Amino acid sequence: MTALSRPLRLGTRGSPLALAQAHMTAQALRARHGWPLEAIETVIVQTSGDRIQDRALAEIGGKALWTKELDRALASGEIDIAVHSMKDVETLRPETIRIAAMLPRADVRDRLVGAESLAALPPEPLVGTSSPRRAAMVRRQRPDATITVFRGNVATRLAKLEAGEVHATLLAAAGLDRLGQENIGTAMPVDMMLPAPSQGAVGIETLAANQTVLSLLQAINDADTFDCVTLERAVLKGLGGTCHSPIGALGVLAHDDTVRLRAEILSSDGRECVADERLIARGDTCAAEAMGRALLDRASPALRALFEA
Ligand SMILES: NCc1[nH]cc(CCC(=O)O)c1CC(=O)O
Repeated sequence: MTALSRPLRLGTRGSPLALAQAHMTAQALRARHGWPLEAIETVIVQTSGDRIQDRALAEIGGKALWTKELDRALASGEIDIAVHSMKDVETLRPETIRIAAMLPRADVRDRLVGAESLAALPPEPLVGTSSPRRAAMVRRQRPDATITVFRGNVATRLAKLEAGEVHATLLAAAGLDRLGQENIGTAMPVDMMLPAPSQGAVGIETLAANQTVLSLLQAINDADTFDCVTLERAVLKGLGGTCHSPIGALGVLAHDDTVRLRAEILSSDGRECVADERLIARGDTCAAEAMGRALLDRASPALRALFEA
């Protein structure tokens, strides 16, 4: 069966998007290693992020909302691997856990649902999002917009929009596509809305000490995705930022061994925006962290304070 002579236990959250990503991962592993269907067993693990639905994530303030319970299941041997949206994985991971592989990245952009463009929204529009980055980027272009905290999974958010609670919402194209909603919304150009670091990437973790499983995972790694996302995460680390601060970062492969890395930080109202773009060698996480720190050096004291909380 597998190199473990028993099914490989794949841990995932239970949301429809998480399950779709778990399924993609299982498919990739089975195809690469020639395993039968029953070689992989899916184990659903509920996380704090899934449980708490009534507050903005920034408000909960807790760390590792999407990872803690899966980390524990890895440590206890209840699961062998954990599948995550890389966007939801903190930059600082426990020493004992390794991000061993990433699947090929999907569309990195955000999609606006409910209007053709931000400019096309009515005066003083209501926009639903719980992402400080999306909120700031909306306000930058539409200072008259009011942002409503919008949580819940993709289907819940679309239902709230349908019910007329807001004029529009923003969702990751990758998530919509993986849920079979390819035709919903208008993709925002990355110049207008730089994606969150790691957006559109799925990562697979296992225990650092588990050499057998590490090798199985490394065999399905998409190195281009891995290297770009790793640099985006390094910018985030340099900023000391979390997913609760308005940060965009996107790495795109330029030549064989360089990544064109763009990053920006914004004030909550979007009025202040500090941006940078550099060519960085693959794997040079120090340069990417330095780029993050340099953004802060150019920010006003008020903006800098957002990242020191
Ligand atoms: N924060 C929730 C989250 N985490 C990953 C995705 C989508 C998939 C991805 O970006 O890889 C989403 C939903 C969204 O932002 O619309």
